[in-house]
Amino acid sequence: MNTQQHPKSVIVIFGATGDLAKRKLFPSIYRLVQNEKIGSEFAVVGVGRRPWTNDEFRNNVTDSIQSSTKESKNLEEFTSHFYYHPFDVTNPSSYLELNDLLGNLDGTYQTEGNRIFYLAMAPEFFGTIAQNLKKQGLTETNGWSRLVIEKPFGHDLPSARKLNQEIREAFNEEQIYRIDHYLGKEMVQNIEVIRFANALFEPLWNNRYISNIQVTSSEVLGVEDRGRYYENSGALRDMVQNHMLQMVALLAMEPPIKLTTDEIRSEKVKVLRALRPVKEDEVSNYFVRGQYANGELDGKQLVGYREENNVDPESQTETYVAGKLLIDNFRWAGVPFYIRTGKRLAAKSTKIVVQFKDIPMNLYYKKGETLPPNLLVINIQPDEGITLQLNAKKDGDAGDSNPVQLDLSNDFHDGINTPEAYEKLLYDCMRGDATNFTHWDEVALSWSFVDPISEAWSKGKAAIASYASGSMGPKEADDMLAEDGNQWWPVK
Ligand SMILES: NC(=O)C1=CN([C@@H]2O[C@H](COP(=O)(O)OP(=O)(O)OC[C@H]3O[C@@H](n4cnc5c(N)ncnc54)[C@H](OP(=O)(O)O)[C@@H]3O)[C@@H](O)[C@H]2O)C=CC1
Ligand SMILES: O=C1O[C@H](COP(=O)(O)O)[C@@H](O)[C@H](O)[C@H]1O
Repeated sequence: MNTQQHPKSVIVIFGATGDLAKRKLFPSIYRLVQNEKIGSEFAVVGVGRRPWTNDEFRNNVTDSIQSSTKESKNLEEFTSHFYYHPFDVTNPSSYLELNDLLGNLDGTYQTEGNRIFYLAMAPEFFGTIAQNLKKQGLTETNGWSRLVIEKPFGHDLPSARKLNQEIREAFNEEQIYRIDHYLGKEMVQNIEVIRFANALFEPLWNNRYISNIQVTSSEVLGVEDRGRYYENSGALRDMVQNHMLQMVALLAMEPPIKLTTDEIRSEKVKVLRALRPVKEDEVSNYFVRGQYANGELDGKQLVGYREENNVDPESQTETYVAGKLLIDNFRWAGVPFYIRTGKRLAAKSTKIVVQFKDIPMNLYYKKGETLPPNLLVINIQPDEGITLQLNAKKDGDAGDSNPVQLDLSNDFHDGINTPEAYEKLLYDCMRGDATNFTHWDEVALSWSFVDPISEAWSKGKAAIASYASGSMGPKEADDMLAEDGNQWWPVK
C-alpha cells in the first residue's frame, strides 16, 4: 500500500468516556489501522470529566476492541496512540492545555497539523465546544481542522438553526461533518450505484413503472437505557428526521451531473424541497404513530414502553412511525413513498422495497388471482444484498406462473472485514470527503418537513396507537396502505 495515501490526523474525541466512543469509535479507528486505511501517523485524544490516566483510558480502549472483534492483535501498539485529557468542556482555560498537547502529538506522530474534533457528547455542549476551539486557537494550525457532530442536530427547526449558527461562528460549512450513520452503511451507499449503473433499473425509475416504494427500519430492541433522551425525541425525531428521509432522498434524487459532494447533496436537497408538506390538520391522513405495549418475542416477556426506566407512565411519546410521503416533482408525482420505523418490533431489519406497476395485460391471469408484482428489494441490514422478484413459468403447468427470487447477497464478504458505518465515515472525514454527511440545507429541510407532524401530535391531534411488543406495529399502519390498495411487504 502506498503510505502517501494514508490520511494523517490527531482525532480529539469529546465524550471519550461515553457509550458511543466505546461501542463505535474506538473499534472503528482500530479497524482503519488493521485494514491499513491509516498508517501510524495518527493520535487520539480523549476528553471527558472522569479523572482517568492515560493508562486507564487505554485499558478502556482495549476493552472496547476486545468486546467488538473476535481477533484483536497489536493492541498495545495501537493504544499507545491514545491520550486522555480530563476537563470540563465549559471551562475555557482547559482548551489552552489541550492545544499544547495537540501541538506535541502533532510533532510526535507527524500529523501535519491536521485535526478532527469529534463531538460525541450531548448537543447542548456543541456550540460551547466549537466556540472555545476557535477562541483558544485550536483550529489555527498549519493543516486542516474538521468538526464532526453527532445527532441529534437540534430538536426542531428553530433549535437546529440556533445550533448551526453557534457552530458556524467557529467553523465554515466545509469543515462541518454532520454524522448520519445510515449514510455509512454499505447498502445505503449502494442505492446510487444500483440506480445509476444499471440499464435494467434506470429507465424504469419513475412514476410510469413504479407503483410505490417502501422503506422499513425495524428494531427488536426497546428504548433500553435511553428513556430520558427518547422521551424528548420519539421515533419521528430519532429516526425519521434523519435516517429515513436520507434514504428517501437517495432513492428519489435525480442523477447528479457528477459524483461530487456538492452535486449529490444538491440533488438530495431538491428531493427534500419537493416533499409535499403535511399540514397539521391532515397529519392523520399521512402519518400513524404508535407506542409499544407489553408483549412477547422468542418466548421472552417484554414490558411496554411506559414501564421502561425514565419513561413517564402516561407517556405520549411515539416508538413507531409509519408515513406516506409524496414527492411533488415530474418523476415521482403520484408514487407514494411509505416509510416505517419502530422499536420492539418482530425483526431487526432495514429494507427498501421498490414495487413495480403491473404489466398492462396479464396473459397468465387466472380468475380470482393477480400476478405478484415485480419487486426490487434492497437489503440494508442485517443481511446485505439485493433481491429481485420476478414471475417465471411454474414447473409442469403450462401457462401458469410462479414468483421467483434472484438473490444477490453480500455474504461472500468476510464479515470481519466488511467496513462498519462509523469506520467508513471516519475515514471519509479524514480524507475530506463530506458526501456521506448531511449538509445544513438537508437538515433544515428535514426539520421543516417533520415539525408540523410533531406539532400536531404534541397537540393530541391524532391518537397514539398501541402495538404489542414483538409485532410489526399497529394495525393503523396497515390500514393506511390498504386505503391505497397497497400492503407492506414482509421484512424478514
Ligand atoms: N450511544 C449511541 O449509540 C449513540 C449516541 N449518539 C449521540 O452521541 C452523543 C454521545 O452519546 P453517548 O456516548 O451515548 O453519551 P454518554 O452519556 O455515554 O457519554 C457522554 C460523554 O460526555 C462527557 N461529558 C458530559 N459532560 C461533560 C462536560 N461538561 N465536560 C466534559 N465531558 C463531558 C462524559 O464524560 P464524563 O462522564 O467523564 O464527564 C461522557 O464521555 C449524544 O449526542 C448522542 O445523542 C448518536 C447515535 C448513537
Ligand atoms: O440513530 C439511531 O439509530 C439506531 C438504529 O441504528 P441501526 O444502525 O442499528 O439501525 C436507533 O436504535 C437509535 O434509537 C437511533 O438514535
